[in-house]
Amino acid sequence: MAQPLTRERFAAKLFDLRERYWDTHPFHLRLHSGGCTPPELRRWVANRWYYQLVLTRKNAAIIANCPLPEVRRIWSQRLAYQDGPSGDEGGLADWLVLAEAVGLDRAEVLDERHVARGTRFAVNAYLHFCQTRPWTDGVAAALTEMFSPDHMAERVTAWRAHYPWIDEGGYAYFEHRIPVARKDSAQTLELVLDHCTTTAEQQAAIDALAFKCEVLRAMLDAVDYGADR
Ligand SMILES: O=C(O)c1cc(C(=O)O)c2c(n1)C(=O)C(=O)c1cc(C(=O)O)[nH]c1-2
Repeated sequence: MAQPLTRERFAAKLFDLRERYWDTHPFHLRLHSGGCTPPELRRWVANRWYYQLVLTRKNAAIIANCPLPEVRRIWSQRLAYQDGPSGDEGGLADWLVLAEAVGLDRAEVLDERHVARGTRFAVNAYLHFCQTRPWTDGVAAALTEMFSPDHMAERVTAWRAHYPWIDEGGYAYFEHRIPVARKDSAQTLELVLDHCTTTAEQQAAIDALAFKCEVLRAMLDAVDYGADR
């Protein structure tokens, strides 16, 4: 069996997966260059709702699989983020504001009528992964957030430039999320580097992050293809 990677080399291998992140998917390139129609932009927002809905459940699954109180203490801070303290506050509430800002009715988001089957399969696979794999794999899969803050910031700039019809209040989700994603992802990386110390654990973490990149890209394949067929 090969020697485990040094901490630096392991971190570098994880960062190498940057090239598989969803910012380079053709749909995101079109979305950011102003090439999407209003219905396409709405389809992206309505499909992402399903991902947002599942985040708290996958984080709860990671905690359920983790025997270490010091890790559970850290990870449990993520449970409240999307659900918020009430129906009017938190990530899900902000996402519904975004949905309305792009012209969706709240009801058509909540009843998931625009969620493509491919989005559902991909997001459900992410949840199943976190439920059934060791907690370290679930944590490593969240490392896509190392790559998300710059991408989210570019999204806000691009949308303001290309889609001026979007109501300004809709950007609250990303404005709240960007600093949290920076902090969370630094913490996630520390956990992975500290707890994945054998060759097998390190490889499983790299594979988990690669899997998560595929989940995100599969969602975009589904959005690109169209929901209502
Ligand atoms: O808008 C984005 O591009 C984007 C990407 C990701 C990601 O890379 O997984 C997340 C989010 N947003 C996000 O808002 C979020 O709360 C989030 C949680 C997670 C995770 O896997 O735990 N990823 C992401």
